[in-house]
Amino acid sequence: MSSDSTRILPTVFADVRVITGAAGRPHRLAFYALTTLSTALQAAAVLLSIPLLRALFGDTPSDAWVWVAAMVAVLAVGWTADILATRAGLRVGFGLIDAAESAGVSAIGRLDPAELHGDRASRLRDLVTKSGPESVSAIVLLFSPLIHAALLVPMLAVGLLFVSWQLAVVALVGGIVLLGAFYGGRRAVAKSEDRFAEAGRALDDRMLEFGWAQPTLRAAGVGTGTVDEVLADSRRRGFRLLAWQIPGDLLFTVAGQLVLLAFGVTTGALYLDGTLSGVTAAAMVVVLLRVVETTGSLSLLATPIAGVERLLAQLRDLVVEDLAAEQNTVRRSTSNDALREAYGAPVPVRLSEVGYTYPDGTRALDGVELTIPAGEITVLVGASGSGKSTLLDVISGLREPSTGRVDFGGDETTAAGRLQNASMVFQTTSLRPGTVRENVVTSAEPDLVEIADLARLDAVLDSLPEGWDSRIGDGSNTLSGGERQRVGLARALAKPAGLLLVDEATSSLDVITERAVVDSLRRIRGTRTVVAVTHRPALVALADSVIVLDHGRVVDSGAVDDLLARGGVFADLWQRWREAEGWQV
Ligand SMILES: Nc1ncnc2c1ncn2[C@@H]1O[C@H](COP(=O)(O)OP(=O)(O)OP(=O)(O)O)[C@@H](O)[C@H]1O
Repeated sequence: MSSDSTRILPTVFADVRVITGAAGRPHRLAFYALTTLSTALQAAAVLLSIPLLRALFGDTPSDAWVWVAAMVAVLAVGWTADILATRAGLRVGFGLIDAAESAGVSAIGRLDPAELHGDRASRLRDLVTKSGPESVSAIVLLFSPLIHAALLVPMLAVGLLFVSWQLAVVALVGGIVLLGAFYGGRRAVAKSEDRFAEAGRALDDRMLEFGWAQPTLRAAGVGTGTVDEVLADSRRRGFRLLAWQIPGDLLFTVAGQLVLLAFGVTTGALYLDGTLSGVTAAAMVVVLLRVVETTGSLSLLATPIAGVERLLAQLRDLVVEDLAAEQNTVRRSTSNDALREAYGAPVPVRLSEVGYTYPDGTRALDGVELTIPAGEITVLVGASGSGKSTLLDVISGLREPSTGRVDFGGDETTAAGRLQNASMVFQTTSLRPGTVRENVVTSAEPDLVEIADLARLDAVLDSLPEGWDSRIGDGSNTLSGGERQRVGLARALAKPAGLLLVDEATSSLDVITERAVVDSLRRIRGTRTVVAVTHRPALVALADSVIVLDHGRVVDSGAVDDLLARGGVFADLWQRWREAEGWQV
């Protein structure tokens, strides 16, 4: 049986507490307190009908005015409490929406890029966009009547103590029985739903089994008796399920009628033996009607409450997951503080037994062992699909390896820590609407003259009307692919990170941009550790060492000349690049 089916009503209140957290506490308390007050006032108004009727049918009917005034006053305060409770309930509902949005968006942000179009992403999107209106209406339209229904009968019982202890006992016991029946009925229905789902799965399995076995059965000359058996068994299960489901639904209705019967019989008996006057017995009819109305609404709430239970459980899991992720990030950033100190200094990188498997099962990296010395330029080469981009993503922190570890400066890192400590030049640079300066400067205040020079951005700036302050990225000043790439390079150089990652694997750089990249790397050599994916011979020729990947594994590494001398994969690739570009060493 799923844990959901055994959830009990107080759990929905606990879920709301977890989801809305400490910030929502004042609104929650106000909502519960005001709803309880409004229920108490409704019970008081019902009970006031007893002295009112007594006065009306007594010696001085005009005394009834006092009770009418009292009833109106109580109802007026009750309505005010209701309105205030609704406002507090709306705030609780909005708290649920805020929590769903922020936890949902963070959860989407934590998704592996490959999962963005998957099942989890669409469930998260649904939860974030659709849970809003449902959450607000759940609090105002379901929680309020639920609290009213649960508290009204016991409150009436307390008031009835002043009329007849016997009726008070019947009302109190009746209230407990009704709540028990409501809970028991819900559990029985949930249980039967679980069994139905189980039976469905079992039937699927058996049909699949039969599908597989059918050729064998035919070959063995076994008749259709086996099919009949499967179907007959499924029919038996169906009847058994119905037998479970019907009492679940009936339990509450039957209990409600029994309680009303007990209340009516007790009132009648007390009237007949003279304990209750005729007027008081008539007033009990008013009480009885109110009990009927309350229990009726409770039974109507059973189904919508089940939906809300599921929604709140999903939201709670999302918020709890988000809190855990947040705590992790805090822990991670503390453990990466040492690395932050090292900003500016080139970072040595070590990969041990690194493996990466995409969600679809593609094993892109397998047992990668790599040492990238601080301040050196290391180039990753390999045939298409050999895992270069995936490896760069793992080093940069865009992906967490499925196995193994990545150390920066001798310390084990996390993806978040690596993202902070590395800057990247991607194959294509996306620009955000804003000025060139806003696109390049992200955190610290870099020497823009130096950066423009290093990234060969000067020519781009000269061609723009307002230099660094020209707007780009929103269609105002269109930049070519190569110009965008130089902005991307300047952005990466402006970030004070000890590791620079360059992915130029498939981009077609124009000659000027290629010169810009090669010149920059040459000039920053020694100040940052550089890892580049490229097939540009000019860039490869800069490398202190080359790592050769094949089918996700490191198959060779060393200086360009050594690798060429050894022949093998690198020498083949080198030959192909030269032929493709007509490039001369
Ligand atoms: N998002 C993804 N989901 C599933 N498999 C992927 C994904 N991205 C890459 N792969 C697979 O992982 C393996 C390594 O891909 P990767 O892009 O890292 O290789 P590469 O050497 O960079 O290739 P290229 O030079 O063509 O960019 C390939 O088999 C590729 O098909």
